[in-house]
Formats: sequence, C-alpha cells, structure tokens
Amino acid sequence: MKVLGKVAVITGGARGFGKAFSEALLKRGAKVCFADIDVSGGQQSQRELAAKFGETSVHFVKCDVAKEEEFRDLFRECLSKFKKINIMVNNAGILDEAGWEKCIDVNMTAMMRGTYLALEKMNPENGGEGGTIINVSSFAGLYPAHFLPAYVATKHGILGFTRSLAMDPLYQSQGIQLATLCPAFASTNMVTDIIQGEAGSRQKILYPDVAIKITENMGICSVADITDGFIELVEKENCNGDVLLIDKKNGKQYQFVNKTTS
Ligand SMILES: NC(=O)C1=CN([C@@H]2O[C@H](COP(=O)(O)OP(=O)(O)OC[C@H]3O[C@@H](n4cnc5c(N)ncnc54)[C@H](O)[C@@H]3O)[C@@H](O)[C@H]2O)C=CC1
Ligand SMILES: CCCCC/C=C\C=C\C(=O)C/C=C\C/C=C\CCCC(=O)O
Repeated sequence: MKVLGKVAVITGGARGFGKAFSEALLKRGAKVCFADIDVSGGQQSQRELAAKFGETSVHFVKCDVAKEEEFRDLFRECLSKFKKINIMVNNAGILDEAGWEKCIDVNMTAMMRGTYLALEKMNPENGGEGGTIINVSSFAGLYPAHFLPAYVATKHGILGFTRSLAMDPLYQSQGIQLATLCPAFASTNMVTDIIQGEAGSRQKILYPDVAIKITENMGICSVADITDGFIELVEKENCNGDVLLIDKKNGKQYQFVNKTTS
C-alpha cells in the first residue's frame, strides 16, 4: 500500500512499538489516530509528534482496548476527524502471567475486536476503501516459552486468527489485507523494565532470571529493526497472510510462505 494520504489507527501508541510505528507512518505522509490507556504518555507523544508532523496529522485518543465501548469510540473519533481508516494496527499488549485473564482480554479479545471493527469500516459497502490490518503477535506466537505461558497462548491466537481471516475470499474481494508481525525481544519498556528490575515488572512473568538469560543468548532488537519490518509489511503490494518474524540474529524472516494447505 502507498502510505501517503492514508489514515491509520494504532493501539498502544503512547510508547514503544506503537509510538515508533505512528512516527514511521507520519513520516511517510499518513495521518495517525493513536490510542492508549496511558493518558499522560499519550498526551506527551501527541505533543512530540504534532511538533514534528503538524497538529492536523496526529490525534491521540484515550482508550482502554479491553473496554468495548471505548474501542468503538476510538473508531468513531478517527472517522469524525480523518473521515476514513485505511490501516489498522492492533499493537497494544501486556505481560501478566499472574493476571492471565487480563492478558487474554488485552492481547487476544481486544485484538479480535479491533480487527472486526476495522473490517467493518474498511468494507466498501460501508463507505470504506479496503485497507491493511497488521496484528502484532511475537516470536512467542510461533514458539513456546515456559516463562510466559498465558502470553504465548495469546500470541499464538493472534497468529491463527489473522492468518485465518486472511484466507477469506470475502475480505480479499473487499481489498482488505491482513498480516501478522512477530518480533522477538526488542528494547522497549516491556523488556527493559524487567532487565532493570523496575518495581513490579518482574512479577509480570515467571522465572525472570531465566528469561533474562535467554535475552542474552538471543539478543535484543532495536525498535528501529521492528519498525523497518512493520513498514515493509504495510508498503508491500500484497502482504495478505504474511507472517513476518524478526529477531536479532537472523533479521526478517517470512514464515509459512505456502499460505494454505491446498
Ligand atoms: N518489546 C518486545 O520485545 C516485544 C513486544 N511485542 C508486542 O508488541 C506490542 C507492543 O509492545 P511494546 O511496545 O514492546 O510494549 P510497551 O509496554 O512499551 O507499550 C505498550 C503500550 O500499550 C499500552 N497498553 C497496554 N494496555 C492497554 C490497553 N488495555 N489499552 C490501550 N493501550 C494499552 C501501554 O500503555 C503502552 O503504551 C505488544 O503487543 C507486545 O506484546 C512482541 C514481541 C516482542
Ligand atoms: C528480560 C526478560 C524479558 C521477558 C519478556 C519480555 C517481553 C517479551 C515479549 C515477547 O513478545 C517475547 C519475545 C520473544 C521471546 C519468546 C520466546 C523465547 C523463547 C526462546 C527459548 O526458550 O529459547
């Protein structure tokens, strides 16, 4: 897709990947409506991005994606401000092995809701123009990790859900593509807070010391490495059904290149 002039909705955009993805799209001439549960972080990012790309290009919406009405309001607000939605990025995600139900609500249920809402708004029969939906899974969507069982379950779920919808001829006929991004460890707060022993962060996973050792072996990607893969997916003419794994040692690797069993 050519990004210039397109409108994107990005969840979890106050920091980390979501903020970097927002900036990368703005740099290429898109308008971005980003959402986050973190109001002060979101407002701060809004100020920074507006200073670089203009007040009229970027809009922050306070939204807890686990709350259906707030998620619906996000789409309403984006349409009212920017009139269309061409790119949807379900990026918001958490680690919470002790509160695993919350992990499922945010990582899995909300990702599904965001996908269904985007499909509705992108449908040409509803006034949409088609579009691209990128769901952010993880290396943990492809491989197990005993320190993150609930998180791994949600990330496997994202992969299965997104690949399945990508096979549906209905969405293909509407000009809608769906792809999955699978980053390995990257240097956002999700990882760095645990390494730095930030208060509470180590309780989010099991066996934090084992996990830290694994990051030492696997290496840690930069946010720019992951953003580069994200933009590659969005800009591809056909990303439908793609699963892009990115890790420090091997870089970008497309998985399941034969997309169906038939
Ligand atoms: N950092 C990493 O190594 C990897 C991260 N991921 C995934 O990438 C995505 C982004 O993660 P990071 O940027 O690393 O994390 P992060 O923790 O830096 O940023 C996540 C953002 O999502 C927001 N958020 C959390 N719950 C929310 C909710 N209920 N509603 C709205 N916003 C919410 C947070 O406030 C935060 O701004 C997540 O889905 C994560 O699972 C995937 C693979 C590796
Ligand atoms: C510093 C500890 C970090 C703990 C986890 C934090 C964030 C993880 C986010 C992910 O999405 C996971 C990314 C990649 C790793 C997944 C599995 C690795 C298992 C490898 C192995 O067992 O050898």
